[in-house]
Amino acid sequence: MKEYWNSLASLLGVLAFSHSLLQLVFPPELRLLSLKFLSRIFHLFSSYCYFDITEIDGVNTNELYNAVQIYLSSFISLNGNRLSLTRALNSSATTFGQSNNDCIVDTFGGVTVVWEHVVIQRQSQTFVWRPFPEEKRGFTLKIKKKDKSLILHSYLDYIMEKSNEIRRKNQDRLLYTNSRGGSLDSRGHPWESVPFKHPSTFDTLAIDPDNKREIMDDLKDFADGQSFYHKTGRAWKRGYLLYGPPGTGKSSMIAAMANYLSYDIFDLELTEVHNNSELRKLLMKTSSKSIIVIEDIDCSVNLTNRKEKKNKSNDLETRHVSGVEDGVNSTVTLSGLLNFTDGLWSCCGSERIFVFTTNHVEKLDPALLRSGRVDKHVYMSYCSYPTLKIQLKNYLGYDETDLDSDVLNQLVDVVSKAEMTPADISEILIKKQSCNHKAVTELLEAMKLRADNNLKCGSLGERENSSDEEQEKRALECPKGLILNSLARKKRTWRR
Ligand SMILES: Nc1ncnc2c1ncn2[C@@H]1O[C@H](COP(=O)(O)OP(=O)(O)OP(=O)(O)O)[C@@H](O)[C@H]1O
Repeated sequence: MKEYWNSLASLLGVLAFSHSLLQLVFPPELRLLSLKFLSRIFHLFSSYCYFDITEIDGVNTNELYNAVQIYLSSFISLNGNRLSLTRALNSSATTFGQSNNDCIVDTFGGVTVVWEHVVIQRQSQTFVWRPFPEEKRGFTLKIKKKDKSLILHSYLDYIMEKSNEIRRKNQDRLLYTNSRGGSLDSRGHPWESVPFKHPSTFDTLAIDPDNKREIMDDLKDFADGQSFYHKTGRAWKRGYLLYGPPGTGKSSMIAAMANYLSYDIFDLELTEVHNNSELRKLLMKTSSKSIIVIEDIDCSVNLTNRKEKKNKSNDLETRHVSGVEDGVNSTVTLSGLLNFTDGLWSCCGSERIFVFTTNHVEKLDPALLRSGRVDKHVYMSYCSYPTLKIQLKNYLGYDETDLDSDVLNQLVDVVSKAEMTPADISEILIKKQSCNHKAVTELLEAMKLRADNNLKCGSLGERENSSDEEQEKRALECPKGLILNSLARKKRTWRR
């Protein structure tokens, strides 16, 4: 036993001596050089090439690293033995990631590639302006030399595109609003955001099915239209005007659009904007793939018809935003607003939809509504039979076949005469969810009553053409809501 320990000690002694000898004749710099040389020889004869994508490029975060991470997480299965799990800010989805120094195989365009996630402990940091993470992370892409020129660029482009898509899908949409009084938040941003969780979708939206199809197709064409807009030299943006009586679903439509396209919403409160330059700054801080909304534009900006105003003033610059509610005047002008939607500054981002809503379309200046600024005018109307069917399905789960044929005929007959908004109808249907038949009966009664009242207070044509005095007289005589209906009919006339 003693002999054994003796020989072990002398062996260790020899090893220590050889190690110090090696250090002396073969210093670390030389060793590094020989390693590099060996690796060059290896790569020269290897049929593979390697690409390192580090997490931090110099002092900046490498976008490609994040993209690869998200892309790979989309097909790492739950069956893996060791996966990293992450959840981003404002995200309701968990992301699965490759564990340290693991490899994963992918195929693109018939070519197989291997990804390795390389994690190395960073050496202790001396003073740096920006502290780096303790670990140095990166991906190494291993690809056959002969395939490199075939796929490398298209593969990386595909990864960027796919990761953006996944990121948008996983991340909750945000609803931004401009801060009160134009103040900036702690990050110097003029918009405040909250997660956007509105449940409205085109399935739940009660509008004419043909109209709905047309809008959905238009939005899809817009979202897929990058090359079209590029080819035709147009800014990649689209303008919508949603108009109609209150409660016909203008806000619900905006939410459905955002959910359909997975876009964020920037809800611009014009009365909080002090001047054109503030408006421009707000625009510059909006992101791509977003819907910029100005609700009730007739209430926030004094945009009465240009022709009517011409005698009073020819200068667009003199038209001011009026803080209608608080009486504060600011100096955002109509031309500032037109530049916002259509000028050079409107192109500082891309893939954005401008949506204006109003209950009084006749008050808006035609300059604001011309093509290019507002490409699509959507009238949000009272309930018709096709839209009523959607609401019955949404609230009661009823199809036509679930209704008694007599009740069905009465509903078909009375619905357009009643001129009720989807909001009116939902108010009735929402109360009676425990007893569906009772809800339908109550709805039918309410519709008949409305239709009777409409009849008593004159035909639609009469109301549309009546003078303001007559309308006021009717307001006193007729039940609440009918004068509103008459105004809304006027808007419909404008649409035609
Ligand atoms: N077309 C519709 N489809 C489904 N639900 C609707 C529709 N219109 C109104 N509603 C219901 O009525 C409520 C109010 O609708 P919404 O706020 O979208 O109307 P609006 O036209 O924007 O009204 P306002 O002009 O007063 O802002 C919604 O929460 C929704 O439940």
